[in-house]
Amino acid sequence: MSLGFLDQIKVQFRKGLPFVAYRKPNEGEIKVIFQNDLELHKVTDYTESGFVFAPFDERGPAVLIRKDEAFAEAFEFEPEYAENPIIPALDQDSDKELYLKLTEQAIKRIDSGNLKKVVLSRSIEVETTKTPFVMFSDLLNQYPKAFCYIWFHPKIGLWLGATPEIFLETENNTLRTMSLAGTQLHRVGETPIWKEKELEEQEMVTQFIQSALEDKVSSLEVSRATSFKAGNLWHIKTSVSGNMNNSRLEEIIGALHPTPAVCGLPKKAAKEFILENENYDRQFYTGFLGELNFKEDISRPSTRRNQENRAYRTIKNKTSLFVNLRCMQILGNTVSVYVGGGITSRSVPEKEWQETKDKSSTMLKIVLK
Ligand SMILES: C=C(O[C@@H]1C=C(C(=O)O)C=C[C@H]1O)C(=O)O
Repeated sequence: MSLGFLDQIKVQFRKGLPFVAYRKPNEGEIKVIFQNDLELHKVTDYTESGFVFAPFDERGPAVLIRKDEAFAEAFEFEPEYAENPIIPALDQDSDKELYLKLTEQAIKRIDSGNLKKVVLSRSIEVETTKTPFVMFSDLLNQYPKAFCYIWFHPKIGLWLGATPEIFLETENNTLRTMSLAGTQLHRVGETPIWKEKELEEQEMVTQFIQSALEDKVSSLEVSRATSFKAGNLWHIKTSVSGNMNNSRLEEIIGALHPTPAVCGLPKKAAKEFILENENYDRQFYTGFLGELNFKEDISRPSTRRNQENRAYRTIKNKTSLFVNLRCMQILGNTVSVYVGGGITSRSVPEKEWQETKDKSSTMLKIVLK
């Protein structure tokens, strides 16, 4: 009997070789990519093909897992998989004072007129008794609507996540992205009612995306903002689409990343504030990851009508990238879970703290269950 994908990635991990396994939102298939040497490939201009893993700080290199071997497998949901409705009890209070101070400092900076929004975050360290492979399997069972992944490179480390946020999807010249911000805890039977703070912070993201793409993309379409559920949280989402014309992927990515959903406004000042004040290195959290320039071969069966026309085959060029949120880094039995949220002039520090706790449960449910 051939080994299932979980056993195959275990073997690759034991050999210390790079791999990624992932499932796209609402898809039933796990895709696996193996690189068969230890080389750390770096993206230079986004014309490369492979699985990209890019950090928050774009001065750090985006890493590419080269597709030496690739396969796909249907994911069999465990019928008896029991969702854990309880937010795991973890005493996070030792970090609270520092986070409240950081939030207050950000609000002061916003009030002084230098910033409009800044996304602050923190990391939570916990011990786990579970293997990364069991955690990945639990992620797949628990979050069918997210982009779920496990990513490894011996020179970088082991990361796992289940993100709800599309960073950028392209198919030949068409482009799709989303503006996602504003957070509320889901309560059974209730639909969310959004306050000014969340509506405003999400609108800032939408406007940023629109103006970043304006001179690079034609037929830009921006949907109405709607409520969007991810795990136990609600967010506000706007879909954006357009035509890339002759713009290069590198230019588009450079204009968007990092968006105010994970960094802030103005982009440069917010990034500086984060790098100077957050007290830890985000590394790949709030970066982006996914398929870069994958070729899809579309072959159509010949019909009588097009028999003279021999162009039955078209090759599509596809890129499918997600923001690296609701994620964790694993080192032995220690897990670092990353969480953050947008701060504006309307922020209340205590509520912002609670929001990071609510967000932490997406991963803690998996780590501590
Ligand atoms: C920064 C995170 O999430 C981002 C921030 C949000 C917010 O500020 O409300 C909502 C969704 C994400 O765009 C995170 O989950 O760590």
